[in-house]
Amino acid sequence: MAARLSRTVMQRNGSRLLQLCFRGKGYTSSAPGTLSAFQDKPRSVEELPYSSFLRMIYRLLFQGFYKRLHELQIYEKQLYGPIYKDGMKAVSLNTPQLLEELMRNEDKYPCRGDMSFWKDYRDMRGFGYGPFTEEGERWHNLRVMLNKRMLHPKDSAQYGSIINDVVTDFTKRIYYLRQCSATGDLVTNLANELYQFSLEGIASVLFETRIGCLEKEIPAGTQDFINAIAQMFSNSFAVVLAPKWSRNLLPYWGRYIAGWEGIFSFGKDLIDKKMEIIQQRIDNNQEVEGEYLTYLLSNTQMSTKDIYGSVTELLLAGVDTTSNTLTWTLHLLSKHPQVQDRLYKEVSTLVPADQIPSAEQVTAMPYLRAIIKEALRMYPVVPTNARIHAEKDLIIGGFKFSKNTVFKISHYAISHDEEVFPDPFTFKPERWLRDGRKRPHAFGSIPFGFGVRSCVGRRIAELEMYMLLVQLIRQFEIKPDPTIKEVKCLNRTVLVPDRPINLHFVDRGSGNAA
Ligand code: HEM
Repeated sequence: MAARLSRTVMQRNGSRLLQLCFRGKGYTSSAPGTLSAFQDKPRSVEELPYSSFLRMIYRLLFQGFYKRLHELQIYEKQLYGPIYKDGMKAVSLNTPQLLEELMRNEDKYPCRGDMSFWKDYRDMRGFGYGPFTEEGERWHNLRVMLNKRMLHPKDSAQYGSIINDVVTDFTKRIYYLRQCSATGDLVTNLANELYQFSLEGIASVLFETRIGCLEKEIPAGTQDFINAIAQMFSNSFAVVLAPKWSRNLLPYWGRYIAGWEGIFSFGKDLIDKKMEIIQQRIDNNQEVEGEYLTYLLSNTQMSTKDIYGSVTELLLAGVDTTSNTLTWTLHLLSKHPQVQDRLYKEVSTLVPADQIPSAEQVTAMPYLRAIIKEALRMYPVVPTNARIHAEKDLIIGGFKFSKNTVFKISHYAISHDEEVFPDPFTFKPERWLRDGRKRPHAFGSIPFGFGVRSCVGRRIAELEMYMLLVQLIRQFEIKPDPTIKEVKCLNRTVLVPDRPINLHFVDRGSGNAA
């Protein structure tokens, strides 16, 4: 789709585009953070190509990029070149080389930008900030605590059996849903099912308890929580855009706050229950055992209010990201039977049919890993990111930027850069295999971000995705629903499909059914 868009743009704008690109005012690729051999001094920001605010509004509203901001990245890259000032005056970076220059010069405490619209509720209720909302040294200290038991592959491996339980329940649910369908093998609106899977998965890791998302009847409290998340997100846009004075006049603010109330009260209840259990064990001189929440409650200096804040943010970050990546991956697999065959072979070779795969086994499957990497390259679920470097001035792409410049990282445009990924709109997991071929640029696709501020949940997310895919591929051949037309992406902060995805899960009859 975006390939077609690129072609149309080129045809429509012809030589003007090329001129603009060549007038890309001095961009030359060189070593990170340095000037090229042809430049004796950095160029000034005024020399950058730019788009105006009005032009941006026109593109969003009249050219329809409002819901397709990821495509706007490619469109504007063709117009202005790899580095330019966008309509919001942020400096947009669009190649792996420029991204590397930025990331190799990160501040000690990297900053992504203003999160005050998330802070307001926490300030009102006196809850602590979590990893998204906290900044500076306090953020660093928080990450030091949160990273433990989560970020290292060995840490995440300990959640293997918890996640396997959730995977087993999910595959049971797939069997149940297939039976309910007219063809006996169709599952409709898979994104919705995977959302429940991801919520159950991350909640079981964080709260050390099951919350019932995969049951036939979701418990009322859990359903209220799911509704509260949706309510908070659906009113966020208004909160960001509308002036503060309108908060008490228009309904969006009350709904937004009610959403947060629902989210926090659900998390708080589960955390409080866990605290009671720990206290009872301590009172009875018993050893305190448990996983992530127990570790936070009993092994760190975090106050309970800080734990409420952090666990809530971990939970929110861990649902749509994982579920949409799984949706895209299964969609891609359904369209590429030869990739499924190769994956099935890998899985059957490495895990005996009567064995439940362990965390160690699934993380050691090169083709499985390559599939997820490639799905995330094509559909980077977080298509845009940002950095504000507050410590020092920077030279990027031969231009000098003063501190506090906002850099917009166009992950979607970067991971579709034809020079790094030939045939970028085609699903080719092989690109990522370490079988002697040239590896893509290290910053060509960094879907979990980079450096000390990168995704804290990466290893958990990978484990969830690997375990689920292994179990599904062992039991089913996955086929597309021919009644569904071409699926496109919408950018709703995360990349989501523009229509429900239905898939046929054809039983392989291998006797693996849970
Ligand atoms: C496919 C799944 C996921 C993807 C692609 C993803 C991607 C990302 C990205 C791109 C960032 C920003 C990194 C940066 O600025 O350099 C991020 C941050 C974050 N992610 Fe994830 N994520 C995923 C799953 C998860 C899960 C399961 C959790 C929870 C356990 C989680 C928790 C977080 C948190 C808390 C942050 C903020 C970190 C900070 O600012 O210190 N993510 N994620």
